[in-house]
Parts: sequence; C-alpha cells; structure tokens
Amino acid sequence: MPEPESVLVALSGGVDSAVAAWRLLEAGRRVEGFHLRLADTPAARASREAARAVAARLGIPLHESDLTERFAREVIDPFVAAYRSGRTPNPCVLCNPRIKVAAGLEAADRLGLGAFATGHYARVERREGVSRLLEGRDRAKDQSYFLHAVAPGALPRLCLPLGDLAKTEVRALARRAGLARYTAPESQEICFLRGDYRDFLRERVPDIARPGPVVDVRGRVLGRHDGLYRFTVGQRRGIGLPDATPYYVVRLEPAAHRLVVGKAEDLLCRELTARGVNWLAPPRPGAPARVRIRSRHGGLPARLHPEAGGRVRVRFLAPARAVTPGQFAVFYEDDMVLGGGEICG
Ligand SMILES: Nc1ncnc2c1ncn2[C@@H]1O[C@H](COP(=O)(O)OP(=O)(O)OP(=O)(O)O)[C@@H](O)[C@H]1O
Repeated sequence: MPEPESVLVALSGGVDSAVAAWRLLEAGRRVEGFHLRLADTPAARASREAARAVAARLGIPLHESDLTERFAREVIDPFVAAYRSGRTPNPCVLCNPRIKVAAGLEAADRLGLGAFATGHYARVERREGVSRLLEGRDRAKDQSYFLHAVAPGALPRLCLPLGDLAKTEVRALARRAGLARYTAPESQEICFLRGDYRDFLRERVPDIARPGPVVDVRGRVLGRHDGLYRFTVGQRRGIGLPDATPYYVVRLEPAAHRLVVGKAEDLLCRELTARGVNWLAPPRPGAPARVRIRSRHGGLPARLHPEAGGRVRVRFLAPARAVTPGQFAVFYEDDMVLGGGEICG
C-alpha cells in the first residue's frame, strides 16, 4: 500500500514546481522529485540540471525518466500530423495529461508514493468523495485548460499545491524558501521547438511548404500562398492582400491546398463540434457552460449537446470568433472543468 501522505512532485527545474514541492514539505508531507526528459535540446538539458539543483536544495531524492520516445510518439507526431491536415494543434494539451500526469502516476505507483503533484495553476477540489478540477485562483495564470484531458481516475491522486496562489505570491514564497534563483528556465511557448514552428515543420515534412490558391469565401481566387502550415484561422498577417479592411484566414482546405480568406464578419460562428471529449463532470444534455476555445480565451456562454462517439455539439449564445480546428474547446461550470475535446473542422 502506498503511504497516503507521500507525494511525488514533477520538478521541471522552474520556480513553480520548486515552490510546489516546498509547500508540500512545509505541510509535513514526505516528498520525492520526478523529472521527465522530453526532448534532447539545450533547453531540456538546462532544465534537467536545474531540477537536480532544486531537489538538492530541498533535500529530496530526484527520480529521472527518459520519455523522449513516448513524447515524440504521443505529442510531436500528432503535432506534425495536425499541421499536415490543416489543423492548428495544441501540443501542451496532449503532453500534460498523457505524458506528465500519466507518467507521474505510473512512477508514483512504482515508488510506492500515494500522490502526484505538479506546479500547475489549477486546483483539485475533493468534496464528498468526488474530485473535481477547478481553474486556478490566479485567472491570468490559469492552466486548467491544459489539464482538462486528464483521466477522471487520475484526479483523486493529483495534487496541485499552487492552485490557490497568484504568481506574485509564488515568487514571494520562492524568495522566502531560497528558491528564487530558479526563475530562469521559465518554460517557453512550446518546449520542443528551438525556434520557429515553421522551420521545425519544414525540416520534418519537406513537402509541407506546398503552395496553393488564396480564395475568398465565395471561391474567387485572390492570390497565392506558399504553404497552409503558415496559417491559422483568424490570422491576419502574411496573407498579402492589401484592402480597405483587413482579410483574415477563415478556413484551411488541405485537400485542395486552398486558403480561404474573408472579412472580420466571416470569422463568426454560432456552433462547433468537439471530438474525443474527455468528461471530468458530465453535464446533462443542453446544459449551459462557459466554453474556452483556445488557451488564452476567457470563454463564451454556450449550451452543450453531447452526441454519440465522444462528440459534443457546442451552441454559442452569441457568435464566437475564429473557432479553429485542432484547438481544444474546454467546458466550464463556473470555475469547474466539465470536460473538453478537439474542435473538428
Ligand atoms: N520536464 C519536466 N519534468 C517534470 N515535471 C515537469 C517538466 N516540465 C513541466 N513539469 C511539470 O508541469 C508543470 C507545468 O509545466 P509548465 O511547463 O507549464 O511550467 P511552468 O508553469 O513554467 O512551471 P515551472 O516554473 O515549474 O517550470 C510544472 O510546474 C512541473 O510540475
């Protein structure tokens, strides 16, 4: 039987997870650290060194796992595949539940530790034997969006010690705990990219830079583009069609290599379908929800209509702007995550 008070903490080498571990130690828990090697980049190596330094500073053992292959298979391959099929992926939504949380709980089991903790800004609330995922109190830093796809069975053992803190409070605690120097390797947007995602894609998929026509919403050809992978729905830059009012990307049509552009009003839509939905708190059909359609999106009021095959039809109460296939729609009731899934094309 794992010791219930013992916890394995995911240490990235950054300040957030360092403070998460420190808070658990302060609370009297038995704490061990866990670092995942996800990529073989200079940034990943620096982060591993920092994780070792954090563990040494806290006086806890550090377990390391090389997950580069699993990460490549479960996060990078789908990232590339999404661009090839005209979608705009969010790799962190795959990595956090499938890699960090799943591998963390597996490691906790192996080590006989009761819980697994990370430095995410989100909360797990346990009430009457049920665990729910909630937004972090610091709404500006909230990371519940990235955790919405955790297996429901993982929630009871997941521990998020920073969920009730603001980033400024975490920094203050870091200073108090002598951990402030670990602010340096703050994670970048997408951890496995060394530079621009477009260079990364061209290296992996040489034929991705395939040119094609730019058409308006009525199908009239307005120009040429040099690869759909450079565009996402709602994008304004790089279309190269000067006009009195700007053009935006409305849709990508990978079969015909067509980029469909339109004016601001063409980006509005009342409905989307999400697939592969993960439910953490299943709603009744037609239930109202706030729906976030990308990570830095506050959410829009909508109604949820679950369908067969793990799909949900989302009907917005007012039009949503730039609904993007490949991004994730995450559903909330107040600050509680109900679930979420990938936006279909
Ligand atoms: N390579 C890694 N090994 C172990 N845990 C990790 C790793 N990368 C991230 N994590 C865990 O996932 C959490 C969220 O990761 P994210 O990259 O979003 O971090 P962050 O908010 O910048 O936090 P930090 O300051 O701890 O890096 C981290 O707080 C940490 O617990």
